Amino acid sequence: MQNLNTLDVAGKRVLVRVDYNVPIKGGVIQDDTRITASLPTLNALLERGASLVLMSHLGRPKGGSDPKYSLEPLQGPLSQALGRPVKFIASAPSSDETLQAVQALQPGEVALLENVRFEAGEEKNDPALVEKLARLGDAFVLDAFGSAHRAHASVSGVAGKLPHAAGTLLQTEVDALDRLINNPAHPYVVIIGGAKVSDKIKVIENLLPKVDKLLIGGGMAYTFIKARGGQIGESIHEDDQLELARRLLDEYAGKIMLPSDVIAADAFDAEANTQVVPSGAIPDGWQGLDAGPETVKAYTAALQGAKTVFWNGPLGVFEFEKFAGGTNAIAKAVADLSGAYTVIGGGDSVSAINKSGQADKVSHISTGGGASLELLEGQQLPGVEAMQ
Ligand SMILES: Nc1ncnc2c1ncn2[C@@H]1O[C@H](COP(=O)(O)OP(=O)(O)OP(=O)(O)O)[C@@H](O)[C@H]1O
Ligand SMILES: O=C(O)[C@H](O)COP(=O)(O)O
Repeated sequence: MQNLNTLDVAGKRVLVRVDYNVPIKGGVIQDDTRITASLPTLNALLERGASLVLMSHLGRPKGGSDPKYSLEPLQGPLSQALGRPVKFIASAPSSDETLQAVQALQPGEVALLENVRFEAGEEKNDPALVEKLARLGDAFVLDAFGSAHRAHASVSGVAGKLPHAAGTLLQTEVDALDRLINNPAHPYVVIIGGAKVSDKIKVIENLLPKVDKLLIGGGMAYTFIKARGGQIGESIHEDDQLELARRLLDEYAGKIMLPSDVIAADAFDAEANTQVVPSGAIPDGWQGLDAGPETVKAYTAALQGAKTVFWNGPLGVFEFEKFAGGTNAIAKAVADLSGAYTVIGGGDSVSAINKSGQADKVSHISTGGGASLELLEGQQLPGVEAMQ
C-alpha cells in the first residue's frame, strides 16, 4: 500500500476517511477505541503542516439525513483527544457550503464532516458524489480499516481522484491480520460468536481447513445445535443455514466445538428467570442467552497451548449483566494466554476486552468487525486495493 510518508501534505488540505462508527447512547460515546486508533495518523499529518477534513459514516441511515445518526456528538471527544478545536460542518458533505467551509481551513486546523451516509450516492459509489467529495481535499488518506471492505464513494471512490496513501491504522491492521492468514503458528484456535450465522458462516467455512479448533458461541451456536438434532427452544437460529451447518459439522467434526450447556432464559430480558441446561435440551418457551459453566471451562481449556488465537463476537447477550459471564470469561482466557499471538476483532468483543481491563495483554485489537472477517476469509478489500 502507498505509504503515508510519501504523500506531500505540508500546507495541503488532506481529506481523511476515518471509521468513527462508534456505539453512542443518548449522545454519549460508549467505546472510543476507534477514535483513539485514528490519532497517530491525524497527529502525524498535523505535525507535517496539513489541515484535515475528516469524513466518516455512523450507523446505517437510509441514504438521507437522520439526526439519530449525526456525527456531531463526536466533536467534543475528538477535540479533547486531539488537544485542539475541531470544527463540525453540519451541511451535506457534497454541498458548496461544506466546500467553502473547508477551503477556509488553515494548516493545523481540523474539520469533521457530517455522516457521509446521509448522501444517497455514498453506498452506490456514485461518480457524481465521488467528484464532489474529492473537491474537499488536495490529497486523500484512507485510515478507516473498519470500512475498508466497503466499495463506497468515501472509501475506494475518492482514492481514484486524489493523490492518496494508507493511514497508519489501516497499515497496522493489515500487517497484524496478515499473521493470521499467512503461516499462522499452530495450534491455531478461532472463537466465533455473535448473533447471525448468515453473516459469518462464510468465514467459518473458509477458516475450518486452516485452524486446529473452531469454537462457536453466542446466538450462532443454536443453528448448529439444531442442525445436530438438538432441542433449542426459542433460541435464535436461522433455518435456511441448517443444511450448510450440517455439512460443516459432518466434514469438520473433530475441529468444531459447540456449547455443551447454556444459560437459558424465559424471556429476552435483563431480568429474565434463568436456568443452566444442556445445550441440546432447552425447554419450550426458553432460549439460550449465554454459555454455561461447563462450556466456559471447555473453551478455556481448548485455548490452552494455542499459538495463534482469533476471537470475533460475544458468547452471549453480554449487554445484559446476567448473560455477560461467558463473554467476560473468554476475554480473560484470551488475555491470560502466554506465548500466543492473540487478535480480537468486532465491536462487542473489543468492548468486552476493554471492560475487562486486560486489553493490553492482547497482541492486537482490531477496529474492524466485518473488515477483519473478510480479510480472514481471504478476500481483497476494496479499500486496501485502492491504496495499492
Ligand atoms: N444467544 C444469543 N441470543 C441472541 N443474541 C445474541 C446471543 N448471543 C449473542 N447475541 C448478540 O449478538 C450481538 C453481536 O453480534 P455481532 O455478530 O454483531 O458481533 P460483533 O462482535 O459486534 O461483531 P461485528 O463488530 O463484526 O458486528 C450482540 O448484540 C449480542 O447480544
Ligand atoms: O462497524 C463496522 O463494522 C464498520 O464501521 C462498517 O459498518 P457497516 O457494516 O455499516 O458498513
